[in-house]
Amino acid sequence: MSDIIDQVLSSLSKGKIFKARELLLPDYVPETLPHRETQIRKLVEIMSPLVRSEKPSNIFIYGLTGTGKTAVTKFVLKNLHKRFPSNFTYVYVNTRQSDTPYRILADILESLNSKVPFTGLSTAELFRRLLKKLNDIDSIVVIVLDEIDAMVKKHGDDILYRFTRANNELGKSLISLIGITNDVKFIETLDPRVKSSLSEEELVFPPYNAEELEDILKQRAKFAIYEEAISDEVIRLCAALAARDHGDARRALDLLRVAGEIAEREGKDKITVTEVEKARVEIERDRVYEVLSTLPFHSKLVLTAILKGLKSKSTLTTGEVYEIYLKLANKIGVENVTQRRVSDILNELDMVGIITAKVVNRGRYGKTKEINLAVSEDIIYKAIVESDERIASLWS
Ligand SMILES: Nc1ncnc2c1ncn2[C@@H]1O[C@H](COP(=O)(O)OP(=O)(O)OP(=O)(O)O)[C@@H](O)[C@H]1O
Repeated sequence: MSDIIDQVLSSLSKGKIFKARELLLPDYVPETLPHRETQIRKLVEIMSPLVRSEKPSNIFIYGLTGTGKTAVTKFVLKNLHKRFPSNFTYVYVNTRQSDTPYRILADILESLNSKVPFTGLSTAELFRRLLKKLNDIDSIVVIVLDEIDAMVKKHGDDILYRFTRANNELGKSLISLIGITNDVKFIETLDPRVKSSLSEEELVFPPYNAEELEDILKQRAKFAIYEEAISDEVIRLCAALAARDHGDARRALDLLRVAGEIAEREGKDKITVTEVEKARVEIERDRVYEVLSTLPFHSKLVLTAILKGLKSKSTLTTGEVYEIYLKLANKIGVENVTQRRVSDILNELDMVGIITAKVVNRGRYGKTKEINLAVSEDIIYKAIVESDERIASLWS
């Protein structure tokens, strides 16, 4: 058996596709960012007071996902810091990963070399420690809060308010904020005082078009993939697929990387359109799995009801789904939600593309919805059973 392991490992190590696969990973910040010259220039201009050790305006950056907001921000700060290392410090926090006010403050303190216990202190205490730390280091600190909508949606904008007021409490201007979001409407939901303070300056990142994505991919592929292992046709296809929804560079890079991984796994020496097509299916499957496994419990229970109901019928009505749902809720002893809520859940599942709920007119019986699956039964089953023990118990 260990022969098989050796065979797989040696075929991987002798890969003919990647020179440096890690250069295609999402967190890698490349040395050149084609088609972002305008945004880089504008950000450097806004940040330019740092050259005189003065605090830049707060800035709010928005644009759809994969438009280079994070890459450009990190690129600009890294390069400014290289040139003026003693003028400022910067801290980057992804608030989707560190998604509580406690974690965010702890991350910032740790980046500034302060030790923080994992729990146990109040956020007010952490904030007090942060102000003290800032007073001690007495230099400008640029705080980047990436994906801030994620944290604010869960915990409100209180922490942002405190950040925007911190300079008053410090008695001097030391904190400069960069807020990043891909939810364009997010800024409108903020407290007006936070909104005006955070968006002293604004920077918009438009989506890339297919040609721009081609340039980006070529640039990234040059260092990551052997020249003989890739063709213009493959690059063009990855760019075109990623430009179809909106010009998302992350999606384009993922397609290329996963296509390369598939080619390498299959012992090929070249990426072709076949591997790109396989990569598209694999990525879509992962996305659907992710959406399904993070659904709230009652949505998973409604999906279980649909899967069970469709075993004996080719389509279901809302009422039929609700009846099966009630039986299942009863079976595992959880309190059920109302039929109206189940109807809303069905609409939500329809909107994210997991089911189709078509309104049909049944004459004098009124209107109902015909419920069907829009993705494969296998993946729904796998995702909801693997992510929830109570749902799994309904299938054993
Ligand atoms: N102009 C570019 N040149 C090269 N790579 C790019 C460019 N723009 C984006 N990328 C790459 O695409 C990926 C996504 O970019 P980035 O994370 O900056 O997007 P984002 O706008 O912050 O998206 P999100 O809102 O989803 O975080 C990263 O791997 C980044 O390096």
